[in-house]
Amino acid sequence: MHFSKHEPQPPRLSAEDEDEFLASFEDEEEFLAATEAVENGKKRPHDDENAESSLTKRPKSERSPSTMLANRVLKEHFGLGGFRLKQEAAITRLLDGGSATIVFPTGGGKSLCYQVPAVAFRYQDAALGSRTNDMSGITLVVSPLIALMKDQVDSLLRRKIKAAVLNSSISRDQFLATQEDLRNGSLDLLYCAPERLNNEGFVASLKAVPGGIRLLAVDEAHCISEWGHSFRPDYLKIARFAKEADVERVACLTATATPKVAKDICDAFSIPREGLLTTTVYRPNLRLLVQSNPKQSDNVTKLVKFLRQNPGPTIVYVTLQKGAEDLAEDLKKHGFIARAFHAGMKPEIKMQTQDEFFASDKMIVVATIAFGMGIDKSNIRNVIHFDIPDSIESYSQQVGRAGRDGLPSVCLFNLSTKDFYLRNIFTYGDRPSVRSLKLLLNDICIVNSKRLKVGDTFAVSTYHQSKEVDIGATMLSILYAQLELHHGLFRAAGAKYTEYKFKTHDAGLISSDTDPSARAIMKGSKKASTWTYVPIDQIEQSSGLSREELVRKINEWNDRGAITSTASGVQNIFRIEKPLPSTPQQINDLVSELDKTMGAQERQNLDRTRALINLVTNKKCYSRALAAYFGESADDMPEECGHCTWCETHEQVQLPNEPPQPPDPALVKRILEQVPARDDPRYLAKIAFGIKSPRMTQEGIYRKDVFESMNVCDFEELLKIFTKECHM
Ligand SMILES: Nc1ncnc2c1ncn2[C@@H]1O[C@H](COP(=O)(O)OP(=O)(O)OP(=O)(O)O)[C@@H](O)[C@H]1O
Repeated sequence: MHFSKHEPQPPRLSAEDEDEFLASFEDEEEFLAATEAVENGKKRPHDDENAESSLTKRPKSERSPSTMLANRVLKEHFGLGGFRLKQEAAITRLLDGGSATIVFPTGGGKSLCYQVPAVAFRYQDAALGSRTNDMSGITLVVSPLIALMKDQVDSLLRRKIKAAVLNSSISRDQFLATQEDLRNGSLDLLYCAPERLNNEGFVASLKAVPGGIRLLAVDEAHCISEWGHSFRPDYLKIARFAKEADVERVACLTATATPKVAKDICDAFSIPREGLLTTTVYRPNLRLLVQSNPKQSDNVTKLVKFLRQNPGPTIVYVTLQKGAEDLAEDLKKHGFIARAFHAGMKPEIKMQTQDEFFASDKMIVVATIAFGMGIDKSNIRNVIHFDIPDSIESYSQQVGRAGRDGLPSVCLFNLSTKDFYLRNIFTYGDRPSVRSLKLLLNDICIVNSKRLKVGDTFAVSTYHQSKEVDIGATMLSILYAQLELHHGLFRAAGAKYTEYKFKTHDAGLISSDTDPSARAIMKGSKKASTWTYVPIDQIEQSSGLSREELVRKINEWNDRGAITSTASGVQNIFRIEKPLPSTPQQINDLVSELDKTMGAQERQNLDRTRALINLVTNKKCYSRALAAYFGESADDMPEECGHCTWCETHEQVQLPNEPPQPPDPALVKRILEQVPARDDPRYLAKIAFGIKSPRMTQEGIYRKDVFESMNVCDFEELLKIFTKECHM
C-alpha cells in the first residue's frame, strides 16, 4: 500500500502502524493440516490439587459468592489486594453468567476483567458441583495486538495459569501442543487475532473444546462499530462467531467508546443496558494544552522549549514515519535522549526502544500511533501531539497514557493547517474509485458466477488482486467483509499456501517413507539444483489425497530435520453463500451500493478529524467537552476544569487561517498531457494531490513531475475538474 511522497502510510494513518501487530494468515495451512476432530474426556493435568483449594469453600459474607470468589482469585492467583474501578462489578456479572461491555481508560485494568473469570470458572464449577473439572471450558481472548498477547500469556504462565496464544509468531511445536491442550480441555485462556476466526478448522477446534467457550473476551471492541474510529471488518465476524459457537457470555473491552459505539458493541453481542460498565474519561491530573502553529512558525524550537520546561518520560506523536525519524534526530541534536518508533522499524529495534523507555525517567519517544498500545508505564509526564490525530477517540486514548500514576502531567496539542490537510489526504487516499470497484466485482463475479454454485469455494490472492484493481490491501479487506457481511455473497473460509518448496538434508529418510502422501509428493514434485518445488494443487488432484495430508507430510519431514521447507503465495478462500451477480446490470448495482457506503465512510472520517479541531478551537472547557463527547453527564465535574488551555487563558485557539489554493489550469493541463488515463477521475486527482496507488507504480507516474504537483489544493475541487475530463 503506498501513499503520498511524504511517506508510505496506510489508510487512516493507523492501519500500517497497527497492522504490523496483526496475525497474518501465513500459518493458516498449519491450522488446516493440524486441526483434527477434538476428543472429549481427558483429565486436566492441574485439576486435583486445585479442587481442594480454599477457593471452593463458600465464605460467610454478605457479598455474593461470585464477588467473593473473584476477590479470592485476585489474591491467590494474581497476588493483588483489591479491585479497581468497576472491575469487581464486571467480574461478578460475568461469573453470574451475564455479558458485559467494559469501558475503562487505558491502563484501567481491563485484562483482569476476563483473566479472573477465566481462572475462577473451575472453582465455581467445583463449588456448585455443576461440571467436572475436564469440562470447565475455555476463555477465548480476541485481540488485534500480537505483541500484547504474547506479553500477557507469558505473565499468566509465570502465575501458573494455563494460557496460550495462536498466531503466526509461534513455532510448530507450540502450535501442536496448544491443539492438544484444546482437545483435552486443559487450557484456561487462549488468545488469538480476529482474523483467525476466518479459519474453518480453527473454529471447529474451538467449538469442540470440552465444556465449550465459557467466556469470549473481545479486546479493542470499538473496532466492531462502523461509527468507531478504527473499524475493522473482521470484528463484525466475532459477533457472528459468538452466536454460532454458543459462547456462554461475552466481555467486550475498550478504552474509548462514544454512546453510539457502545450501543453498537452491545447490540452486536446482545448485551443489555445494565451490562454496560463505563468509567469517566476525566483525568484531573492531566493539563490539556493546545497551541496554534501557523505555517511559518518554528515548531521544533517551541517543542524544545516545552520539553526543557517539562522534563520526564515523553511520547511525541507524529503522523508520518519519516517525521518520527527526523524529529527524533532534531531532538537528539538539542541534547535530549530521543528515539523514533514506527511500524516500519525492525522488531528488535522497536523492542529495545520500548524497553529503554520503560526503564528511563527522561527518554522521549517520537512515534506514529504504532507506539503506546500495551505500554504499561505509569510515569509518562508528557504526551505531545506534534501533528493532528485522526479523531477525538485517538486523542483521548493517547493522552490517557500520560500520568497513570496520578501525578501532574502535560498533554500538548499542536494545531497547524498543513497537518490538517495531510490528515485528510489519507482519508481521500483510502476511498476506491468506481473504476476500481467495477474491476474488483468483475474479478470476483464474472468467472466464478458461471463455474461455481452455492457451497463451492474460490481462492484469491488478495495481494495480487490489490495491484490489479488498484485498491490498497486494507481497503480491499474491508470490501470483502462488506460483501460477506452486508451482502451475504460469500463467507471467508480460511487461507492456503499455493507454493511449497524444500531443501533436502536426508534423502534416505524421504525415499524410504512409504506413506501414500510421501509417494505422491515425490512423484509430483520438480527437483531443481537446490530446491524441490511442490505443486500442491496439482498433486492434490492427481493423487486424490487431501491437501491436509500432503501438507502434514511436508511438515513432518521438516520437523524431523529431513528437509527445510518454506511455503508462500497465500490465497484467501471464500465459500459462496448465494448466487453471485452475473449480469452487467447486477454488477453495476452492487458497485453503486459499495460506492455509496465508501462515500459515507469517507465523509465520516473527514468529520471525525473536524470534530477534534472543533473541540479544541471552541470557547469551552476541553475536559467537559471530552466527557460530553463520550456521553458522560458532566454533573460531577466542575464548570471549568481549570487545567486546559481554555480554562487557563479563556482565549480561543484557532486553526490557522490558511485556505487551500485554487487548482492551477496550467498544471491541470500538464497532468492531462502526461497521463493518458481518462477512465478514473479519482486516479488523476490522486496524482495531482500526491497520493500513491498500485496503478501509479505500473504506469510509472512517480517518474513524472506532475505527481503531487497540486498538493496545496482542495482534493474535492481537483476531483470535480478531472471528472469533467473523464468518460466512464
Ligand atoms: N486491581 C488491580 N490492582 C492492582 N493493579 C492492577 C489492578 N488491575 C490492573 N492492575 C494493573 O494495571 C496495569 C494495567 O492493566 P491492564 O493492562 O489490564 O490495563 P488495560 O485497561 O488493559 O490497558 P490498555 O487499554 O492500555 O490495554 C497492569 O499492570 C495491571 O497488572
